[in-house]
Amino acid sequence: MAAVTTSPAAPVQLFASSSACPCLSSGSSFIVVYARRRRFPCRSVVAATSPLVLADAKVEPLLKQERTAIRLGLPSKGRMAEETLGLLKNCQLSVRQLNPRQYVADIPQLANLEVWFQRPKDIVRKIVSGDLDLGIVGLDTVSEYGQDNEDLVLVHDELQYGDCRLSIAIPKYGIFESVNSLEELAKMPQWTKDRPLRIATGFTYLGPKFMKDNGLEHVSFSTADGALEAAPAMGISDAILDLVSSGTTLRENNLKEIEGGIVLRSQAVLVASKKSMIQRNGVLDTTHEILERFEAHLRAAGQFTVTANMRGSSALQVAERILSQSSLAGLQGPTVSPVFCKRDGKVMVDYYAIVICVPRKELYKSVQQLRAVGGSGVLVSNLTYIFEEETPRWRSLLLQLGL
Ligand SMILES: Nc1ncnc2c1ncn2[C@@H]1O[C@H](COP(=O)(O)OP(=O)(O)OP(=O)(O)O)[C@@H](O)[C@H]1O
Ligand SMILES: O=P(O)(O)OC[C@H]1O[C@H](OP(=O)(O)OP(=O)(O)O)[C@H](O)[C@@H]1O
Ligand SMILES: [Mg+2]
Repeated sequence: MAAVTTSPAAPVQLFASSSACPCLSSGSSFIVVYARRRRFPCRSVVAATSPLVLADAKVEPLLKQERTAIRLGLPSKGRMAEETLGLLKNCQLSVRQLNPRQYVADIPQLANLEVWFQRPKDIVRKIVSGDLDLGIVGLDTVSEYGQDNEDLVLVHDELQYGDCRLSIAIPKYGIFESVNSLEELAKMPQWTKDRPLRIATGFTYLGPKFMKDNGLEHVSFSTADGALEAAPAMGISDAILDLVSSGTTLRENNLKEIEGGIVLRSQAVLVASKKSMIQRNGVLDTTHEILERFEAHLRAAGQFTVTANMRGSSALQVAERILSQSSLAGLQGPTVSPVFCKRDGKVMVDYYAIVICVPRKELYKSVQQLRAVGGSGVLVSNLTYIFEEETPRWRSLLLQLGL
């Protein structure tokens, strides 16, 4: 890596390393330097940046400045951006961004952490190149742009938003009218070496891989950045491979999914670089903290706390009645506490207060079961966090890292 100084008449700084300008990717061994006229903001640096290749430049070596900050990549725009910030906020990890056009931010609760807002595909590319350590994106993006790179580790694979599937779709009409599965599509006599099945997709890594894995031979791919659902009607392709969520876009464009045509089910994930977690100071600890907070929040989001009063002769007898009901087991069984009262000058126990966690979806059933075993005064409240002794994902991460 090198720095080159130009004459004062041409006040241009030249860089050949990402340590000099955080926008540029590291790892180039050839001499490509970037000219920039202003120092910040980074966006204008990119705009004013032009690569020059120096053949015999006289260069002075710069001391290699290793970055010390931990870097988390978050989607800068698109449908994942807002929900990602929402998830972090719900985990008490609010991102502090001074201006929406500024691409760097921080999370005050996490020391030495920089947040970099990037397009999802660039987050994955930059984790692979070592310019980011962690990122939150859709699994589809990790799979497409990570291309099975062994350095990428899914730290949390179910952040519970951004649900969609990468799926093949074909027209409902014409030669496809009675085709309803991948097998039927593959068997159509129309596809030959000279006239392959033409698929339009933005997933040019996963698409061909899936077709090959499923034994489809005569297939060709074309690509576009969006509105792929128009391609068949425009005569550009026979089928498309794109993300589907509600299915509305397919329906409105006269397309249908087929059995066996789902390449991948996706949702938001937390992904990290194995190398960073092992080698870079603090990355593993920060990953642990983010993971714990995510798990505690997501676990709690699916549950309610239910408290009720129950008459009984002992805590054990009350617990037995509760545990006789399938929906009342709670996370680790019920908490049963005596409610003391004073009668005829004596302190005694008539009631027990019970506390259980119940899945949100089973709330009403649980209330009915509680009443059936003598529960009264049922109170239901939201749960904010459930911290387990140790999260199973942390154990599995350590295993993957060989730690
Ligand atoms: N229809 C959808 N419903 C739910 N999640 C989706 C849907 N489409 C995409 N996603 C998820 O959101 C991620 C980001 O998609 P989005 O379209 O916002 O960004 P992008 O595709 O990177 O940007 P652009 O479409 O502008 O190129 C996808 O990688 C996927 O995980
Ligand atoms: O099943 P649905 O709920 O209708 O969602 C599917 C659509 O959503 C995505 O497009 P997006 O909105 O990101 O537009 P784009 O094509 O410009 O990326 C995807 O590429 C589909 O076109
Ligand atoms: Mg999109």
